[in-house]
Amino acid sequence: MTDQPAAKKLSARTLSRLPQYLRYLEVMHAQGVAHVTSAQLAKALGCSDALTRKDVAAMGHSGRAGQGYSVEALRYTIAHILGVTSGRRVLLVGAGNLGTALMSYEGFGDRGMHITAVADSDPAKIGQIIGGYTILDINDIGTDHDMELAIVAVPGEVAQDVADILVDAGITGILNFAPRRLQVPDHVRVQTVDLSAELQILAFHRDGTSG
Ligand SMILES: NC(=O)c1ccc[n+]([C@@H]2O[C@H](COP(=O)([O-])OP(=O)(O)OC[C@H]3O[C@@H](n4cnc5c(N)ncnc54)[C@H](O)[C@@H]3O)[C@@H](O)[C@H]2O)c1
Repeated sequence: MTDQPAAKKLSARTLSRLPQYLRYLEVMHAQGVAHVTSAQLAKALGCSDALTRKDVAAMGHSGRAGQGYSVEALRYTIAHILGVTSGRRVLLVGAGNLGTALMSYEGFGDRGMHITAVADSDPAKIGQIIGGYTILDINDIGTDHDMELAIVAVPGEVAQDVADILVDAGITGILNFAPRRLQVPDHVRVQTVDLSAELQILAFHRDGTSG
């Protein structure tokens, strides 16, 4: 596991902003920009200058007056905290419509994430090659692997069973697409993606502003 000394000190809210900081810094880095100011970071994230300065200070960085922060140094620190410097190996469970779309998504690699194995329970899929992956039997996922993270893209009614298998296999982070609240031990982190809920929130805000 990646050593993440700074991550423990950061608040959950700061941590939630790190991927956005990283994305912005990667764009700056690609453009050959050497330094960014807290005001530029704040503008990119849509938050206040003071908040950005606090976030960056919490990561142990201090800017130079008139120059700002080193893009390269800050980028490295955030990538290190997020554990994306060396590439995280991800197990995808569910080789259906969503799973197949995720398999073909090339953007994970750019963000230090790699789907390294795909598992399913359908005998018609197990052993087949889908999206370039040989589909594994979910029941064969033992503890002899180096994956920490998993994506759950199975029907809601089996999602908890799958989560239990993943926890037993030593997975400590689950990105859950199934419409189920997963029960996991304290050491396992679940992030649930619910596009419908996000759309409902957007619709609510639109109704709120238009009415
Ligand atoms: N969160 C979102 O915004 C969002 C968007 C789309 C789909 N989804 C959800 O994602 C999930 C997958 O959707 P889909 O359209 O790909 O479904 P799908 O039916 O096409 O695929 C599901 C896959 O899971 C496999 N599966 C079933 N039981 C399993 C088990 N016990 N262990 C391992 N694999 C198992 C099936 O064989 C199949 O390959 C569903 O729960 C759906 O509701 C969520």
